[in-house]
Amino acid sequence: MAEVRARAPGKIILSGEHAVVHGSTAVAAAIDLCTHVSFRLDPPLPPENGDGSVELELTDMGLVFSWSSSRLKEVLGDGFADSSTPVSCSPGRIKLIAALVEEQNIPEAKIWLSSGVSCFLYLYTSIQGYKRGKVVVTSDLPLGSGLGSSASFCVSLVGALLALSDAMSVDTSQTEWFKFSKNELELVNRWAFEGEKIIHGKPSGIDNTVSTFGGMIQFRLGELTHIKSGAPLRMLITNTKVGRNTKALVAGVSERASRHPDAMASVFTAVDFISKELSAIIQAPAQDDISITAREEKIEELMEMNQGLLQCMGVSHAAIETVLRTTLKYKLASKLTGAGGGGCVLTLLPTLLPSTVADKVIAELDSCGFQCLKAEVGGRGLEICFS
Ligand SMILES: Nc1ncnc2c1ncn2[C@@H]1O[C@H](COP(=O)(O)OP(=O)(O)O)[C@@H](O)[C@H]1O
Ligand SMILES: C[C@@](O)(CCOP(=O)(O)O)CC(=O)O
Ligand SMILES: [Mg+2]
Repeated sequence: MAEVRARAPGKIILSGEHAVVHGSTAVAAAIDLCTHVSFRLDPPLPPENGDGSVELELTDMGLVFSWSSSRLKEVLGDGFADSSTPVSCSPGRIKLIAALVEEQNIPEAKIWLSSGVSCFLYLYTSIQGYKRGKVVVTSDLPLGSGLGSSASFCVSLVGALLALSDAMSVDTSQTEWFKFSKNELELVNRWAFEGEKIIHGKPSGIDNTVSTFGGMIQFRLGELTHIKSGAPLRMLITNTKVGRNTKALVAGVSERASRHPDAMASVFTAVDFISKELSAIIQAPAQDDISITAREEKIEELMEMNQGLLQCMGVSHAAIETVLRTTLKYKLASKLTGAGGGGCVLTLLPTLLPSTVADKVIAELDSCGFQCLKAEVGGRGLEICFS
């Protein structure tokens, strides 16, 4: 029996969500809220004892799913991907997987989990075949709120599955949390992107990339550049608690873009400039109060401009607008983060903002029924542990 644990962070997008799917630059950072996966790979059973099963436990939801290895083989067949070469899930395979997920009778109220469970089955069977084993998942992140729970689920799951596969030659005697090598992380990221496709439809890859590598990144067309903030950046995250689905929102923006190609191309270009400018400002050092304030004023203005363009793409929401109005009363700038349509909003908390004002704005947001989250920005990516 072999066992491994993996954890991978969620993220905030500081600029460029949606537009990044259409080729614009975006800026994102890891946050210290993670998805945690533990994976136990069991030895094969003697033939007289059957063939065992693949199990998924979603502890936070109190749900356990199980498929016998023979059922998986019957439906999905013998043909396997090589775990060291990520491949996309074909439309035919996704239908077969959806049927296997349906057999599990997910409660109607949690039907939104189906895409995550399909993603699990695809990644598990692609990397581990039908070997019997159990995966247990817990998450610090609110699911479906714009903080990249889908990508952190994919990255932590792939990290654990690959750690016990032939594709990696890791030292399993390590008992401390450790990071994969750069090449190994790249393999994780490519598989996680294939998983994210099952959940998002057409992902840009920014969420799985920042979850895998951590820190803060500038991202465009699959290319990442690591960036470092020249001064501390404090963000308040407000969860409107309005549920939404990234796949539908991404599809909605694409439909708008096909109805108004020239206008939307200009919107995406404007976002590209905003993200590049934001990235440069974030990286510029600022030490004294005057330069810190000037830097933060520019960041605030760019956040507001980005928010205006997100409204233009049709992904804001009445609850998001309420957060914007509330924070503006305190002269604070905000923008939605992630796919929008509800979910989370970011507010810059300037360095010189008195803590009494921050407390007041948080209390007012709380009183509207929203939930304010405190998260460290720009921290660690995927980590693995064998103890
Ligand atoms: N811990 C988890 N367990 C199972 N599925 C998950 C988990 N985290 C995310 N998912 C899947 O990802 C979906 C949410 O992803 P998405 O709509 O992209 O929002 P976000 O990535 O902003 O949280 C969920 O509906 C579920 O299918
Ligand atoms: C809207 C988008 O830019 C980010 C979606 O983030 P989230 O799933 O809402 O956390 C989509 C993507 O880049 O894949
Ligand atoms: Mg997502």
